[in-house]
Amino acid sequence: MITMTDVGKVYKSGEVETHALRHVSVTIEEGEFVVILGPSGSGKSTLLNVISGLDSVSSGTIYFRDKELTRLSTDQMTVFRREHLGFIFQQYNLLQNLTAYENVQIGADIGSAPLDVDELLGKVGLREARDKYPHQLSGGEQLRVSVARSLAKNPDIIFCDEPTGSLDEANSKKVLRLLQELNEDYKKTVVVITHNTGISEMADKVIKMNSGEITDLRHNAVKKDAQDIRWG
Ligand SMILES: Nc1ncnc2c1ncn2[C@@H]1O[C@H](COP(=O)(O)OP(=O)(O)OP(=O)(O)O)[C@@H](O)[C@H]1O
Repeated sequence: MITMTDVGKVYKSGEVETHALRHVSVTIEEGEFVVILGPSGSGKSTLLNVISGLDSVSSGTIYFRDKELTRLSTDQMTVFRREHLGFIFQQYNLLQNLTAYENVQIGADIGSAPLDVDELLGKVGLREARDKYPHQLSGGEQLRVSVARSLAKNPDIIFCDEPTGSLDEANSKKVLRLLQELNEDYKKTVVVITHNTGISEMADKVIKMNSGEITDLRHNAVKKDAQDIRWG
């Protein structure tokens, strides 16, 4: 689904050059659950940013199916991102004056074939909370609204940068379970970036990064359920 070939990214600030990505070649298959692991500064966010066109590459190519993303203009990339990609960030960015339902509806409005908002709210366990405002919801519930909003436009691939960052184990596992259901029930490709090595037990493919390079790539023969992964 995504094929990166010999991708490099150099940030220049004054005299200083930072090689955030070096010779990265990797594929992400349709329907895969991919976990990207690596210490702080290893290039994980840069990888996500160049795949999603939020940042340009310095060298190499990136394809999404048969479309070469590294040739698209900024405007074309914005359209591509809107149509195909979903993002789940640590900051929930919910609109405070809209209810849970209305926040998710905003996501649905972007898509050409959106999912049903009430069904999604049910899926994330928030059917009862549909008419509540963000300040009436817990952190974990707000995150689930933001997950539902990301999914509402029905993206082909979902990227999550530290999806469980500030949550406790129980709430984190609920969110991870949800990502697993999206992958299994909705057949979405899911890419999770994390420091938490336990999450890699849920993945089809685990990519380890260090100093801008892929240092290890392995497939899990058996995937664990979110509830059963090691924590911490
Ligand atoms: N806009 C930028 N300008 C200059 N250097 C940058 C920029 N963005 C990232 N870098 C550098 O590129 C390297 C990779 O950073 P990146 O954010 O991709 O790491 P990361 O693995 O996502 O780290 P973290 O887990 O802390 O988020 C780091 O050395 C970082 O300082």
